[in-house]
Amino acid sequence: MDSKSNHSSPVLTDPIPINKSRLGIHSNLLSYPQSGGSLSPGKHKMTPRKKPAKLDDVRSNGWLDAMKSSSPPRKKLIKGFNIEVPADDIDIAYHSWMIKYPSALKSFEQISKHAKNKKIAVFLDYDGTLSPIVDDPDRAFMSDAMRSAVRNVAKYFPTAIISGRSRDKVYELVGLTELFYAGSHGMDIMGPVKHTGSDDGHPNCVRSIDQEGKEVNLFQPAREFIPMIDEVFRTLVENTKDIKGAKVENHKFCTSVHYRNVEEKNWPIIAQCVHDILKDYPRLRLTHGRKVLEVRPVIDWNKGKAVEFLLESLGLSDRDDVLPIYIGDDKTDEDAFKVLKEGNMGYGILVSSVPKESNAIFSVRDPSEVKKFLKALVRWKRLEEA
Ligand SMILES: O=P(O)(O)OC[C@H]1O[C@H](O[C@H]2O[C@H](CO)[C@@H](O)[C@H](O)[C@H]2O)[C@H](O)[C@@H](O)[C@@H]1O
Repeated sequence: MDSKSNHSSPVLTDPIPINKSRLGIHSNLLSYPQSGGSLSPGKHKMTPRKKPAKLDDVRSNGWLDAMKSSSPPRKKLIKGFNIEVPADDIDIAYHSWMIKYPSALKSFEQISKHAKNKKIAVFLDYDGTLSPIVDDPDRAFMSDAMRSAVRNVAKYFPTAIISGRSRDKVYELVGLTELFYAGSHGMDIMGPVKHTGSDDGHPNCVRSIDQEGKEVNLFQPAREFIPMIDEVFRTLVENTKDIKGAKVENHKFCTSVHYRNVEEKNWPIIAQCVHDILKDYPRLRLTHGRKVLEVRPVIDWNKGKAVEFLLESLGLSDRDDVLPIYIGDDKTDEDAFKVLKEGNMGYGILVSSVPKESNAIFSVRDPSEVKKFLKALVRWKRLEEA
């Protein structure tokens, strides 16, 4: 999958052509100070702090609270509702919550009515959406039935996976060549080549070849950060090696520190460890996922921007006859829900079995309901075409 073009990343240096400003791919993609030049390993690191780790930082900055509320199990505190309730009461709370976020399955007629004569584009998160959440990230497999549902969807609608994982990893897990893939929370997009010529020569986009030898566009707005992320990944591995259950993943443009299998009493230690490393890297920031701390570049790019980028690449942006549908379960998916909601275009569908505030319009409980929804879309389209 070698790049044919030899552009260096524009993120740090180049002005952005006017035709891309709609996509938000501006020079202000960077929201960190641009002094410092090269991002090669070691050069971007601030003077290492010698002081021993204190746990006060992560207690006071809200990290620990966020960690505790991420991926809440049933019978625990429900985020945003501030009550601890048993499972039966959770069911009641869930049903009242569904008034605000109705089931996408039960609302299918409404959705399909709105979709009539429109071109649907489908965007899917991976973990917790296509595959159930499991303890070992390396074993988060999607079922064959889900794969077949996604394959069928892609026969009728342009379909993309937008994941926090590296693009290669999520492709390996999904294994369908007929989709577009965006890894590292949208910072690594392999999308279609536009034949309008406007992508050509754009510094953020390089021509590449996909798994099937087809020409594609590779969009990597954080390319300059690869050495920095790699350096931080290695430091995180080293510094967390004595924390039982901790696992660090390198997603090329971001890195994840999992604490799902770490005893809760050690969460402050793992949080402080990440916090201390980040102090040396002002160009990186932390976001929270489901029992995972995610370290990523401070650039103005996220899953929402990735949706806009893909719609533009597919020739589907700024059109009244397009209906994007985004399905996801995590905080990082909220950026995509927000883009759809604020643009009044299409539907965000949150995958959640517990009540939580969201920018999504509809909800489904779990990946099995995602599968049902995808199948319903295909059934509806087939009937439409019959
Ligand atoms: O954007 P996504 O495709 O949802 O990826 C987000 C993170 O997903 C993975 O972690 C999550 O799923 C694991 C497997 O079920 C689970 O063990 C973990 O606790 C979850 O956070 C992936 O491993 C992360 O690197 C992604 O950032």
